[in-house]
Amino acid sequence: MPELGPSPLAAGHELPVDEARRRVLATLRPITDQQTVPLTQALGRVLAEPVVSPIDVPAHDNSAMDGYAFRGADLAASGETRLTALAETVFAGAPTSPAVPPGHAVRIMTGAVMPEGLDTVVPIELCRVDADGVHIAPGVLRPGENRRPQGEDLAQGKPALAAGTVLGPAELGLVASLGIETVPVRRRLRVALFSTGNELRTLGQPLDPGCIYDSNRYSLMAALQRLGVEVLDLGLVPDDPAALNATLDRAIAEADVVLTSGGVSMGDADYTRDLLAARGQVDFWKVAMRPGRPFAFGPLDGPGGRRAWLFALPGNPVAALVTYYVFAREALLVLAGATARPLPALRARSVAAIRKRPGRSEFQRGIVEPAEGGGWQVRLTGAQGAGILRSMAEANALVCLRHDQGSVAAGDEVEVWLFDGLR
Ligand SMILES: Nc1nc2c(c(=O)[nH]1)N[C@H]1C(S)=C(S)[C@@H](COP(=O)(O)OP(=O)(O)OC[C@H]3O[C@@H](n4cnc5c(N)ncnc54)[C@H](O)[C@@H]3O)O[C@H]1N2
Ligand code: MOO
Repeated sequence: MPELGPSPLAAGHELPVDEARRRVLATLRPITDQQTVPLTQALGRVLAEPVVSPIDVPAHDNSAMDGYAFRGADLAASGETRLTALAETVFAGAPTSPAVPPGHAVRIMTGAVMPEGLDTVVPIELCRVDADGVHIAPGVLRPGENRRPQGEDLAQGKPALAAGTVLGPAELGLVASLGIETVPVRRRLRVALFSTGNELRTLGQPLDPGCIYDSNRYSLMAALQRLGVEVLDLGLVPDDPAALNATLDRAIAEADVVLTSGGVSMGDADYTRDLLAARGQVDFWKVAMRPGRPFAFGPLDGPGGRRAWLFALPGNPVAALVTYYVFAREALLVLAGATARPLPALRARSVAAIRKRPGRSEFQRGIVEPAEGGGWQVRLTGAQGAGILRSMAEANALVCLRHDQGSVAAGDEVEVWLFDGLR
């Protein structure tokens, strides 16, 4: 595992978001174990090796329409085309097809093999058929139309999917179209998850005075489930060194990644810092961003020489989710062996002015929607405090105001990251 650089905290300054992201992504090494799974159990898994096509898809030239197949060269240069119709019909799945002489046409169904020498299909609704044959009005068709050439989707021996692809519905359909029943995938990344804080209560427990319900574990678990990793739920850990040590031992023994929330700021529970310092090279950062200023990251040593990556997110519920999207999500994809892609971003006009001071990144919560007259617009979802989950729940995007950017005037374009409904 690579060594991390010196803690930027030592210099006492805040780390820009882009620099923090780079530091996180630069140090990670993907898991390498792989297994073979049937396609029906491969949704969301990460392909470990490229899939190479063993066949041409489609395997033969075939018709894209129900109609009449013929030679494009038989289309009249001007005026109507008339072709003599054969008596038979070529159906999809038929192993052989009739010989069709020049000047003739044969009725063909969608997906049926094109008879030898034919390259064009006139859809049934674009021709007139009578005792005289098939009539095609001038200008309705060009030679070669409505034929799907052999290998048009995939040629034999060509890579169909690259290693690192996250398998979704289209990818699984593509693999199936090659006749392949199983795929080599990385084993699932295992992420141990827990919340820290004496004030937290688990759902189902009474809410004692001064306490709050643990919400981060549920929002983060959902985010992890959407990402397709295996979650080891270690529950609530009180602010107590022995409890934290025991939980970390278990987490490192059983998981590749330890994801926590709470206890990374300058609070009284400073033992966290010492305790983590004794386990490797975890860095405590102050990132120049709102929300989500405190963040700790690095490799953790555990029992039996095992190591796991720690992502310690801030406790405020919006800060926890925003730092998950900004730092953890892409990093977990990399660790899982996936070709990591940032959240999709687009530019949208801000409906209202937004105050922002240069020198830190801000991630406000907003609703992106189509603007009247084209393009996209975004409006913020009310109070933006780091503890106000409602503004996150109502949003479908993060409005990303970059480090050097100042205030935004109504009508200005801003960058937005779409997170709703996405992995
Ligand atoms: N003196 C300073 N105080 C704080 C700083 C700072 O730099 N200096 N940073 C502030 C920022 S920014 C944040 S964010 C928080 C982060 O602090 P911690 O990560 O140590 O989190 P806690 O103090 O444990 O909790 C903060 C807040 O969030 C609530 N919380 C924690 N865990 C959960 C959970 N699982 N579910 C729901 N809510 C949770 C907790 O009750 C607190 O209200 O620190 C600031 N302070
Ligand atoms: O991370 Mo904190 O307030 O920026 O939520």
